Amino acid sequence: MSQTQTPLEHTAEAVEKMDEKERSALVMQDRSLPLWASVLSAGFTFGSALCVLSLTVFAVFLHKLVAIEGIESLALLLGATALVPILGMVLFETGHARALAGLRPLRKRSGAMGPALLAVLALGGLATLHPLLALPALAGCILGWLISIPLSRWLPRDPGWDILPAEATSLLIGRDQHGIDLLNAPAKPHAFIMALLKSMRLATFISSFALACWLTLHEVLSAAAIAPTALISYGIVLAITDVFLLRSEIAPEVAKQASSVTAIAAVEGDTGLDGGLKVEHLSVSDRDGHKLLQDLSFQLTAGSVTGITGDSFAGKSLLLKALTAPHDLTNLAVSGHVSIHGQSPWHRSGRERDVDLIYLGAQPRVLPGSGGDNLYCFRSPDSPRGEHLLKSLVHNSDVAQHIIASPDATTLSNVEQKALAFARAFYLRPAAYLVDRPEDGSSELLRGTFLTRLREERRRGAIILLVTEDRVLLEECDQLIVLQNGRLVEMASATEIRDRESSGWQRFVGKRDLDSEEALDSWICAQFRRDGDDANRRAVCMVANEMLALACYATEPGMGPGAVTGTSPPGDTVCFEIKLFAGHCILRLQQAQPLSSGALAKAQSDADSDRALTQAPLARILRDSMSVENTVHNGSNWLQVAISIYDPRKSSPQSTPTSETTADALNRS
Ligand SMILES: Nc1ncnc2c1ncn2[C@@H]1O[C@H](COP(=O)(O)OP(=O)(O)OP(=O)(O)O)[C@@H](O)[C@H]1O
Repeated sequence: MSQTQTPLEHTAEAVEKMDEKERSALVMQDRSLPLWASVLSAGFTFGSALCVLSLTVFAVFLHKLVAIEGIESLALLLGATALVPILGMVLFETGHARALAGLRPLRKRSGAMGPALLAVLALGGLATLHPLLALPALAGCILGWLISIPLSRWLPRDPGWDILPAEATSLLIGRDQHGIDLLNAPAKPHAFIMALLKSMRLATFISSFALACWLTLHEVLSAAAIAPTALISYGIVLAITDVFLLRSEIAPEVAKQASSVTAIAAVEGDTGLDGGLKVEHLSVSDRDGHKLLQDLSFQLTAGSVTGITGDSFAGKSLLLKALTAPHDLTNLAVSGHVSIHGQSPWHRSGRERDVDLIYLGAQPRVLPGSGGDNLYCFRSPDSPRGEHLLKSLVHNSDVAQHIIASPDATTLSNVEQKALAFARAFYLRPAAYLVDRPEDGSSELLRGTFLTRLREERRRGAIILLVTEDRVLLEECDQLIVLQNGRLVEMASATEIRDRESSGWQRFVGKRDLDSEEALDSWICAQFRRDGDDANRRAVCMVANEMLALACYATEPGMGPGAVTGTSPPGDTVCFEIKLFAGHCILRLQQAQPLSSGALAKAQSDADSDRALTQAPLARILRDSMSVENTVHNGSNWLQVAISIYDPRKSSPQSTPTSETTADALNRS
């Protein structure tokens, strides 16, 4: 640093500087459960179960040599030697926990496989001794399966807490966090299942005991083997039913997952954008098949800032989540193609790779750990860049120090947590930032510094996709994506959309296909949201659908089943615009060429004479509207239709003037 540099200049320089070493250290790796860990876990528990099993061998010898043959000296010797497998069991159990520390769910699930494997071997051993000896354990295992899998699915599960309304009120007004944890805890199998399993295991023990006694009576088995045989049968059923019980449990990570994630290949030959964020045919549906996001396709180039706008529940936040982590969308089915600079962000891997995109949710993500751990992702930083970034965001060294030094970042204030999440994202320098409502929970100062950094990142070539209602942030966007009911109704330059919307016009862009009818209707309905607007919606949808048909069936000029070449919009898309006025609305459809006056006149005569109305969309448009004309706006041709509407606050549809009377009124004016 030169002597003349101010501290702020110093910070700015440090924030920009990122050497190769640091860059290569900033990698990520998805959580994974390696196969070797599962095998190791099963190995440890197999060893432990073997130690327990070997105690039964000691029991046989003690019984036979000491109790029956009376070799007294062996009592102490064999008893003391039996301590060896007990010690072995302790060592295996401790080794299991130490070697796979931090992998408790894996220890629980894979660990059950070791005893189960030994149980199968022991079952074989019993069968070799005498085929009848394996029967109680075998029957116990079959019953255990019936109880733990089909029956437990049929019976309701036992929740952590069956909450009463008054208790729910206490929780909902912000008391008793532990109660919330209990409610979120996975439910256990029904108490009846556990009681049945317990009784079935005991039944196995006693029936095996009885069978061994009977075999001893017939001199097939030694008396010393009676109790060990019963214990081994009990152990076999215990180990195997434990595995069945685990299988009947839904692992929490599976319970919270998306029902399916289908990554489809990119459209072939579409090499329009090698770098950047490419989204093709992205759809998200719920369990009932209801589409929350419908077939979204768009591309964002490096260094661009794109805003997502739309009504409430349009799917803005869901889109960001689906792009980042589709597997986390509980019970939803996600499909489509998403790539960033040619790589799929959906691909999960236990291998280290570069951070391709970062999702910054409205709620900042903070892990239990210190502020420094959360900033540097639990690494020891090679440079103070993260700290400088945090300082530049909060504009205060003391606050930055306080955040970093905090022993538990979850206790930081909302704004501090938000600043920490922003600083971490900028520290990691991904190729793309997906940011949901950065203004929520941010101070005015933080919003300003966040925007400054965002500009720097954009200069570096980062892709920025924002859901925001903040005017300043929206002004920063080059382009906007407009979502409505999960559909992309428009994607255009931000200035164009802003200018049009400020003049009251709304736009819909869809595929030039009759399948777009549903999307078009949903867009029209979104323009008429007031109670009592139903008849308005119906009237405008009817005309809009005819206009869509006109655009889709365009074959040749004329009034036939198709309509007019002139209504073909450019490319494979249709573009509609609507503006509401008092008493009527204007709906217009972009067209390649204006309609010929002959076509219009013929349609008018059909409409007047009620001829061919079922066949000709243009005639039906003329019948259901106040006026139809060719217009030109911003250099494009439009088919412009005026439709009569009513104000539900002032009048009912019955009192609405008919198309003709309103048309007359319009003409008069
Ligand atoms: N995991 C989920 N399971 C079921 N439905 C979901 C899920 N996530 C989102 N949705 C539904 O998807 C719709 C869109 O939600 P989203 O949060 O994206 O809305 P939004 O456009 O961000 O709205 P707002 O501006 O009100 O925040 C909502 O109806 C929501 O209930």
